[in-house]
Amino acid sequence: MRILMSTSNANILDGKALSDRMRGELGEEASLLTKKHGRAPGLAVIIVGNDPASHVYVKNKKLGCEKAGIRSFSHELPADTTQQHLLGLISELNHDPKVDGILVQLPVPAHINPETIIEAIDPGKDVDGFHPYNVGRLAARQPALRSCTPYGCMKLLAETGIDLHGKECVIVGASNIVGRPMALELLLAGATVTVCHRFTRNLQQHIERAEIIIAAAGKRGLIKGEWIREGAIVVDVGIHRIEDGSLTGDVEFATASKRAGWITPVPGGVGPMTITMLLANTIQAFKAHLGDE
Ligand SMILES: Nc1nc(=O)c2c([nH]1)NC[C@@H]1CN(c3ccc(C(=O)N[C@@H](CCC(=O)O)C(=O)O)cc3)C=[N+]21
Ligand SMILES: [Mg+2]
Repeated sequence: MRILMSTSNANILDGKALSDRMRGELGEEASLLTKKHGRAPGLAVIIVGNDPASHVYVKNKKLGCEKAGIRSFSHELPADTTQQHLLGLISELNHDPKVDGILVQLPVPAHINPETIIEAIDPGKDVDGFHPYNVGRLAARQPALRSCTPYGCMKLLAETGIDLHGKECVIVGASNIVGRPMALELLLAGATVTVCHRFTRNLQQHIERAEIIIAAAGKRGLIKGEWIREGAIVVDVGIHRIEDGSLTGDVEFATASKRAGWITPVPGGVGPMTITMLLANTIQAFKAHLGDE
């Protein structure tokens, strides 16, 4: 008799499917609100320069808006746009009653200071959730507009049905747009949170004891499948285009999926959820602007 080693495959945490479902619901809500208030929710998207990847993302965001009944206003500015000009446009959009959300696609060219730009956006229109006001609200346990990628990761975790209270969560990466707000989200949900970053001494040791891993380092294949604790939930925020043109994440998927209980694929995991939460935030901002909570 042969004894088979257990190589149970993880459940796939399907961001594309959840995204499609949520966007359907958001579309219905947007349509009801449009009838009720006589105008559609509006999202202004600003892109500076001609980075091809950024243009693809912006196109996807505009398409996502269209399908969900959100009006999008795009502002494509040349790479040599001055910071002053960009601040002028943001000020106009802050005062434009048709515009509920404002997104400035990052990164911006080196001569523009992203912090200055983010802080110029009306916090009530900051649908990226990047403004210090919105980050502060989340830190103070009174979230207003929440950062889209961490918010999307929380929706994915909810799909597993797991109770987050007391769970050992390890976040890899401490960026302003993912790692830090992710730590605040998980803390708000009652988890025990560790944030690893470039100065962390033994990443493997941290990963090995994690029940939930959020990989957001931006380093392809940084997290080895053998490090994953049996049954852990793995959320991979990384997205890297590889030699053959396909996309891959920060986690070694093939080996990790043999050990994880749940794992997000790349593509089709966190990426689509980021855009979905942008749409959700735009509708939330619209309702707040109309006093329709
Ligand atoms: N102000 C601002 N807000 C952002 O939210 C923002 C940004 N700047 N700059 C760039 C990053 C990146 N980002 C992604 C969104 C969707 C996918 C996505 O839909 N990915 C698909 C694959 C798309 C493809 O095929 O390339 C997936 O993972 O399945 C990926 C990445 C938002 N970002
Ligand atoms: Mg976003």
